[in-house]
This record gives sequence, C-alpha cells and structure tokens, in this order.
Amino acid sequence: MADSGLRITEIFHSLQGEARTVGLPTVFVRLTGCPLRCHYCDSEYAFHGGERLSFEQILEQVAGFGAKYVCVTGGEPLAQPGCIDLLSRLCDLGYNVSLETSGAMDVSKVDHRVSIVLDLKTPASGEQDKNLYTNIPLLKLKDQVKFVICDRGDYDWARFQLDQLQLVSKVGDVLFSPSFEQLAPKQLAEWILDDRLPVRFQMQLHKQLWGDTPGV
Ligand SMILES: C[S@@+](CC[C@H](N)C(=O)[O-])C[C@H]1O[C@@H](n2cnc3c(N)ncnc32)[C@H](O)[C@@H]1O
Ligand SMILES: Nc1nc2[nH]cc(C(=O)O)c2c(=O)[nH]1
Ligand code: SF4
Ligand SMILES: [Mg+2]
Repeated sequence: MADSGLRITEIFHSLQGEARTVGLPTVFVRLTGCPLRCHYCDSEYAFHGGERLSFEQILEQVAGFGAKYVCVTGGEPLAQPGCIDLLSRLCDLGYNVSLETSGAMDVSKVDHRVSIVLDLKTPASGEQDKNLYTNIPLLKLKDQVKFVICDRGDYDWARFQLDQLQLVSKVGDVLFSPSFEQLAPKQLAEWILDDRLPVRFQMQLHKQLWGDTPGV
C-alpha cells in the first residue's frame, strides 16, 4: 500500500466527548481541511495548515498514548482519500475505531469494522444541501447518525428525518446534540421527552470539562 501520508492538524489523547463511547480514553486524529463551513463549527482551526505525516508517523504517535479507542475526525477526514487506508490500518492493529464525518462525503469505502458517526447537517448549520442521502442505506447497526440541533426548526427537521429515513432501525444510535452555547441543553432534553423520541441525547463532555478549546 503506498504511503503518501495525510495532512494532520493534531493527534491527542482525551476522554471521548461525543457519541456512543463517550467517557472512554481515546486517541483523536484530526485531519486537516473541510469543504463545508457549518455556522457552529468548533474546529475551524483544522480548515488550513497542519503537517503532512506518513502513516507510520501517525500510527507511532497513536500507539504512544496506549489507548484502545481511536477517533478519526477533522476537518472532514474523508476529504483526504488516504483516510480510507488509515482507517483500515488502525482496525488491523486492533483498535476500536470510529470516524466522525459530515454526511457530505461518500462512506462506501470505509472499512466495515469502523463505527461511522455520520452528522446529517441541519438547516441552521447552513450546509443542509451538502447531505449525501445515498450514504444512509450503507449504514450498519454499529454506525451512528448525529443531528447537531441549533433551534426548534432544526429539531422539527431532525424529527422528520428520523421518521422518513427510518433511522432507528438502520443504525445503532441516533444522537441529538445541542449546538454548543446556541441551544439550551435542557430545552432539547424536554423536546425529546415531550415527543417520546427514541434517540440518545448527548452533550459534548469535553467542553463541560475543559471548555471550547483545541486539543481536548
Ligand atoms: C468538528 S466535526 C469533524 C467531523 C465532520 N466534519 C463532521 O462535521 O461531522 C465533529 C463533530 O463536532 C460537531 N460540532 C462541531 N461544532 C459543534 C458545536 N458548536 N456544537 C456541537 N457540536 C459541534 C460536528 O457537528 C460533528 O458532529
Ligand atoms: N474529547 C473530544 N471528543 C470528541 N469526539 C469527537 C470530537 C471531534 O472533534 O470530532 C471530539 C473532540 O474534539 N474532543
Ligand atoms: S463539516 Fe465538520 S469540520 Fe466541516 S465545518 Fe462542519 S462541523 Fe466543521
Ligand atoms: Mg471536537
């Protein structure tokens, strides 16, 4: 396999703050660059810059933290074609691998051992028209679909998609997460309970611990 490497913004060790393995010690590999511009994006520092690292350098840094879980994120990780090989190599090494991706890139080549966390972009993200709905039938029970909710309009849209795309039976978890400091978490929790929605409410744990800062 050719090793042209990947452009990387940061590799760090933290507690998983989002999705199903929340709270577990995890190594994060943040790939540089993203074709989207969500209004709420907390990772704009990953749009540019970074450093080109070979797969060997990436895998060595990941191993150095001694964690079982690896989360590949960005930026938009799938915007770099080499991401597909990195995911498979991490799986071959026995890590429990997750991939955070916008719904905008094709996930068909992602290794089946990876848990995909696919973020369907809501109207208030400003990037709703980038959602690639052909990804949805490709998702498996170990995958997850996330909605980052900014306001009531987003919530109603997400609730409609939940039903329309039959997400509860297609993926292991459907996550509803409030956009940080934009929508009151309690408000979202109450809407979910009022409507008896069978979804997982989640807040970004790392921001409760350390605030909105890179590297955590
Ligand atoms: C930084 S993105 C990187 C992966 C990919 N580009 C994506 O959007 O899924 C990782 C996750 O953080 C979420 N996120 C970014 N900014 C956020 C915010 N202000 N509040 C809540 N979640 C946020 C994204 O929606 C996405 O689910
Ligand atoms: N602790 C922590 N957990 C995370 N889960 C997904 C993250 C991301 O930026 O994709 C993230 C992050 O940036 N930090
Ligand atoms: S797709 Fe992800 S990284 Fe890109 S702007 Fe949106 S939240 Fe940020
Ligand atoms: Mg983050």
